[in-house]
Amino acid sequence: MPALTALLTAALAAGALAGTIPPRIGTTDKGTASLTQVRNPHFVRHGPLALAKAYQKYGAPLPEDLKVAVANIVQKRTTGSVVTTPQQYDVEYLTPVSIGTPAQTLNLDVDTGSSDLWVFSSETPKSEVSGQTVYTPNKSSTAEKLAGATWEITYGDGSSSSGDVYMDKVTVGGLTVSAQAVEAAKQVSDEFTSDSQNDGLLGLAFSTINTVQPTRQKTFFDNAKSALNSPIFTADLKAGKPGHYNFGYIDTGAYTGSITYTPVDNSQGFWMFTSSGYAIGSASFQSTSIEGIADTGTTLLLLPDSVVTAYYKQVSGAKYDSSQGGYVFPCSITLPNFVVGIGSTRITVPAKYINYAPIDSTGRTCFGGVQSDSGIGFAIYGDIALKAAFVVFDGGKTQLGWASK
Ligand SMILES: O=C(c1ccc(-c2ccco2)nc1O)N(Cc1ccccn1)C1CC1
Repeated sequence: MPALTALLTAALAAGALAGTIPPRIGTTDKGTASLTQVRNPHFVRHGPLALAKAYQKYGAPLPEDLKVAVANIVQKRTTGSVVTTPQQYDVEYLTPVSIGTPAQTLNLDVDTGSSDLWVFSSETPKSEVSGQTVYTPNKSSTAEKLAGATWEITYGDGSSSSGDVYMDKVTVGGLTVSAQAVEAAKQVSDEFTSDSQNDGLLGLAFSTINTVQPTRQKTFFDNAKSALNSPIFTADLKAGKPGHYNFGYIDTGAYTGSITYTPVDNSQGFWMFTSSGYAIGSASFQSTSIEGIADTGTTLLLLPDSVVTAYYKQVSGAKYDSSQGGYVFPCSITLPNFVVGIGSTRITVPAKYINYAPIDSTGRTCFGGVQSDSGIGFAIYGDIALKAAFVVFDGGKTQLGWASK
């Protein structure tokens, strides 16, 4: 099987290069040099491949089974990595996504709290478009209308959108899905119209809550999963600066300490987990189970009333302001940190993340990043919490991994 040999050689060469001892650089007889090795974050260990390398290194023939095992491994070598950039006050993070042929690049809000990939389009009424980049399926040679398919979604903040569906090529951070359901908007609510930088959403919750009818469609991650080195994606959001969404691998340089994994209940279609409790400032940790979701599409950290009340009790001048629909406090106040319990691990949300934004141009009164989850039925660990962590969304074991950074 010459093709297999070539494939194997390529794979082994790639693998071998990873381990080559660098040439002696810049050293003299007298001096010494120390070269710091850096782990390759994209490298995924594969036993059979390591064994095959050893056989090849000493010119031993490859046993038939090993040949087949290596051939299978070599196919799964895809990953993706894309930069995601915060808008003002980190209200949302926008990520470039290329759709169609030639590529039409839109900046989408990657949302682990929903499961539709929908975009402003040439079918969105001009009166509802205010600066967004639109997807024009008629200009894409790879677009194919999904006959009879429609979609409609309403979000927790009251915003909504709806339209029809095209299958087209979608690439995120170098990772391509050749046939992704791209939901073209024929209507968007005012909240989306007024968000001029946001060209649509890319949902990464579970495909069970995709809204396309009559046949539900898969998310970008679900479509890509089988080709990835590992069936996972990670969120590394940052305060006031760009972060990354990675697909198929864990960048071990992106976090400190170890990753603590916790089970996910995806029965409602969300990345739902049970936090082990919380702490406010330097007070003792309160061990109490709090069910919530990891939601990159929600800005704030929405928690049970009892926790929110306890938090703002520690903030002098804080009060619930019904005209703002949430807790506010003097912008100059010193806030306590908020600690999220994940098993025995503690993720500290710095106080500065919880001083979310001024309520008006005077800058005297500020809106809290911690607010109530009442009426939702579960907590929402939105960007305020997520930007304090490196989060692994594991679609293989249906679990969430959390690490500090
Ligand atoms: O906005 C949503 C949300 C996302 C997706 C869907 C949906 C309906 C059908 C498919 O998906 N429905 C939502 O409502 N939040 C966050 C939220 C809820 C309430 C207040 C603020 N934030 C869902 C993740 C919890």
